[in-house]
Amino acid sequence: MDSHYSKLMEKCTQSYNLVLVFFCLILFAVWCILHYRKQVIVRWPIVGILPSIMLNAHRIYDWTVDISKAFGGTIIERGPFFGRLEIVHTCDPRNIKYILATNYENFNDRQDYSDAFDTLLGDGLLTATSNFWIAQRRVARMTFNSKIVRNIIAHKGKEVVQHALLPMLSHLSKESSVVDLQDVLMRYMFDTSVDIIFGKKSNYLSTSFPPNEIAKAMDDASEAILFRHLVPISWWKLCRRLKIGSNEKKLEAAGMIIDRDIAKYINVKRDEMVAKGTKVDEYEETDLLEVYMSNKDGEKDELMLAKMLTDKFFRDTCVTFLVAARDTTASTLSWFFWSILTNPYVEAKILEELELIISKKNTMKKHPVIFDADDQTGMVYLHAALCESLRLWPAVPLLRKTPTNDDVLPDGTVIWPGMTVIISCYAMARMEGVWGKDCLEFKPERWISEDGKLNHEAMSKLVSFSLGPRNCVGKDMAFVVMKLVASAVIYNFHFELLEGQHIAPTPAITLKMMNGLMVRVRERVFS
Ligand code: HEM
Repeated sequence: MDSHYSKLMEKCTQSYNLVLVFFCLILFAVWCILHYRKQVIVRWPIVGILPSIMLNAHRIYDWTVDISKAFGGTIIERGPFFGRLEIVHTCDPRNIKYILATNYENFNDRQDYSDAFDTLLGDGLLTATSNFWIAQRRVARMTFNSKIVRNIIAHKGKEVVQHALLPMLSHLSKESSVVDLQDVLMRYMFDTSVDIIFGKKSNYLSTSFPPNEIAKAMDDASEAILFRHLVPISWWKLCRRLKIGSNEKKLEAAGMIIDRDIAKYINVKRDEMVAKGTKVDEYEETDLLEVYMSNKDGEKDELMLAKMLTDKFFRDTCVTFLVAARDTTASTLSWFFWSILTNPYVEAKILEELELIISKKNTMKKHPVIFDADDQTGMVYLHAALCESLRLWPAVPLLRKTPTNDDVLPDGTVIWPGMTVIISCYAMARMEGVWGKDCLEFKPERWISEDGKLNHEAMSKLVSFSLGPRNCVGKDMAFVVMKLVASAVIYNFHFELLEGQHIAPTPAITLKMMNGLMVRVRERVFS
């Protein structure tokens, strides 16, 4: 009886101890959360700053601003030791210029980046390295600078404005309904990009807001790739090898849809080209895919040329252009419209500039008014407003680089191979030391010099298209298309912001608005 009683007591004591330990652990966790809540970064043993990353994942871009304000322009941090995560975070313009331009070769290793994007972009320009990147870059620059491609962009960008965007806004204004402007702009940019790249009308921008399989697959793939960026590389690679986890499955399914549809476009294009039997002509209706498929003289090296005439290359190039062009341009336009709606004096000044352009044209005003790419030289203030929007809301807010050799950044930070360098363009825009005390204000004037022209000194500080040899090849295309949209939309319509909405960036590869941009569309009344 005694021994039974003592065993019972022992069990009770053990359970009591367990409960006590558990209770103490909870108390400790609560104490840690309360104690460290206000600290920007907490460094834990073994897991390093991983808990801080997890806690701030939902506001990752604003967190980079907090880090920069708390620790200065550059900071080195350690992730968990099992995740190979040693991070240098910088928003110091001297370091940024050094990494992206002056010594870009030491930061041009894209292995981790290419691995994360492989299913989607393959060996396209954004992910390619070494000689294949050099060869692709040369062809891409030649292509985007050519008269024929500049014509394609101006012509097709305007066509979608005229035949889809303005009619849709007109319909919405008559219905007086509320719409998510970000969604409308994403659809516009999808249709425009597909038309420019493949010469196909996808009609994703339509009053019935139809679904689109490739657009959906691109969204799924971007989400899955973001997840790959957030977890240690070994984790997602293991999930992929073992075929576990919904993320890798989602990416694989999206990749298959994209591969299937792009292969169709390429086959149709080849048949069309055989039927036409001619080389691309400057005045003919054509597209980027056809220009690339006809490119037999853009590369001297025969091996490279052979690689650049395969279906795999056409697929990777077209998907890269589609991915690089759509979300970046559409999200920049969304932030731009929100910025001018919250700063009405800017909208008024843009309208004034557009009126001046029309008055100089000396032609009859027909409604709706649509501006040509040729009118854009007069759009200095609009250009400045777009730059200001890109400064505060860079479509690619974080740039990730990996050094190949030991290095020292201009501010003295020592760098070694294996580190991950994160450049926060988002944080740089919010640094008083870089842009002045009014850095948080939306002021297009900071891009205009006293003589009324664009201020080149300010322009050199714009990092939203990256800098140096690996900067954005689509920068000019983006400005042409954004000005086509902004000028036509502002001149013919006015948006009313729906009250009470919370506008904030969502954690994604491109800087989208978390809850969209809800507006009511009104047709502009002319006196
Ligand atoms: C507002 C719109 C855009 C912004 C803010 C933007 C921004 C950028 C940035 C920051 C990079 C460097 C990425 C990195 O190094 O990780 C980049 C690269 C690139 N962009 Fe854009 N982009 C825009 C529009 C476009 C458009 C319209 C195209 C057209 C096809 C395009 C094509 C590319 C390509 C192909 C690259 C890779 C260049 C290389 O690695 O050599 N982008 N862009």
